[in-house]
Amino acid sequence: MINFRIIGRQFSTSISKQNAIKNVTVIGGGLMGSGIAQVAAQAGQSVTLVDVSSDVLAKSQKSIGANLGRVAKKLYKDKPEDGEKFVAEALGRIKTATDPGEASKSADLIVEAIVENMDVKHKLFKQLDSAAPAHTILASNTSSLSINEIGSVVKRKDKFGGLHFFNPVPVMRLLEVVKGAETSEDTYKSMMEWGKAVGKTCITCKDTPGFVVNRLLVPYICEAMRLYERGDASARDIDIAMKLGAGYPMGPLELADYVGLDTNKFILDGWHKKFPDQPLFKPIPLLNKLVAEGKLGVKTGEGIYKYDKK
Ligand SMILES: CCCCCCCCCCCCC[C@H](O)CC(=O)SCCNC(=O)CCNC(=O)[C@H](O)C(C)(C)COP(=O)(O)OP(=O)(O)OC[C@H]1O[C@@H](n2cnc3c(N)ncnc32)[C@H](O)[C@@H]1OP(=O)(O)O
Ligand SMILES: NC(=O)c1ccc[n+]([C@@H]2O[C@H](COP(=O)([O-])OP(=O)(O)OC[C@H]3O[C@@H](n4cnc5c(N)ncnc54)[C@H](O)[C@@H]3O)[C@@H](O)[C@H]2O)c1
Repeated sequence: MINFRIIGRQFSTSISKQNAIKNVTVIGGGLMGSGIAQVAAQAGQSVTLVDVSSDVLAKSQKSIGANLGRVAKKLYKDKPEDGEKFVAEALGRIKTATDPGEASKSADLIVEAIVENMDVKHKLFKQLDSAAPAHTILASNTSSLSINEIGSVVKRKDKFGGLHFFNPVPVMRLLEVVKGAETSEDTYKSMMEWGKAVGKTCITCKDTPGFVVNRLLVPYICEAMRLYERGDASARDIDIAMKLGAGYPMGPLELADYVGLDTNKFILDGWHKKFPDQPLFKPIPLLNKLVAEGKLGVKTGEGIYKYDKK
């Protein structure tokens, strides 16, 4: 195992020689998919990044290039020419495509990072299951849906599981590896090994709502939003409180904007439907209003806060 790590600024990457997964297809070129493609390419793997939109793919390639540049600046502080080579080589390992079926044909692992909607994910996984070779592992990066339910449409249930990354993927060091009811031990081990190979610390989770992190994070963000909605404190003060009083790098409302208020709403609505008696998951009128107005957070330039458009 070759390991190079810069601790302190939340960055790590490593290349494992034992990892058998060489060709990775990532479906969804948004916030998460582009980050997952980046860390796999950084680790020396061949990546195909797929999205329904070629505009999204062009935007993803641009942001991956910029984010690789940030990584290179740290890894090759005193050797900028090596940094440029690192960026060019990693970018060179990422192909883009718009047809998920075609892009699955040479994959050892497919990671899905499309919209948080069960029907859309089912449609995609049916297609991937029939197009991908028999050995290919299929995984979902879902934040809140059940891995068993997503995988219910595939025949290879032993080769299906969850790989839950955190945003921003190149910086956040955790990967939750989710074992479904029928995930085989070999698949689980391959997912853990691959997670390590792309520089993450892996934890094992059962297929329970929110796994570990989101089971704790969702109620926390919801309560912050309710506090703000009631007018108990300003958004800024709530965020300052949690940064300075609890040591979090971002306040809960900043984090909600960063993740995307649409994603927040998908999660909350889904859990409310599933657990209608749980007061922590009750709808939040202010969240619904902001989403209805298209104020989705950082990505649209406005959410709870306003942002400069890039
Ligand atoms: C609204 C109410 C509704 C309620 C409904 C329910 C809500 C549910 C919400 C749950 C959603 C779950 C989503 C998902 O499933 C799980 C998640 O992903 S949760 C999110 C986890 N992430 C975090 O908690 C992020 C916390 N923030 C941080 O760690 C930092 O703020 C930051 C993002 C790293 C940014 O750090 P800053 O210091 O502020 O800013 P810098 O820009 O200086 O960055 C620091 C350092 O990192 C490098 N860097 C940043 N981004 C990238 C990148 N994309 N790629 C590479 N490198 C990056 C940057 O270069 C800096 O390095 P330096 O220059 O200092 O060397
Ligand atoms: N945003 C976060 O912080 C975060 C963190 C962890 C996990 N997740 C999960 O990751 C997934 C993606 O989230 P995101 O924030 O990257 O979303 P996003 O909206 O940024 O990106 C989703 C992308 O998927 C594409 N897409 C939709 N349907 C598709 C299809 N059938 N085939 C190919 N591409 C398709 C869209 O065009 C879009 O570019 C969701 O399941 C979400 O819950 C999100």
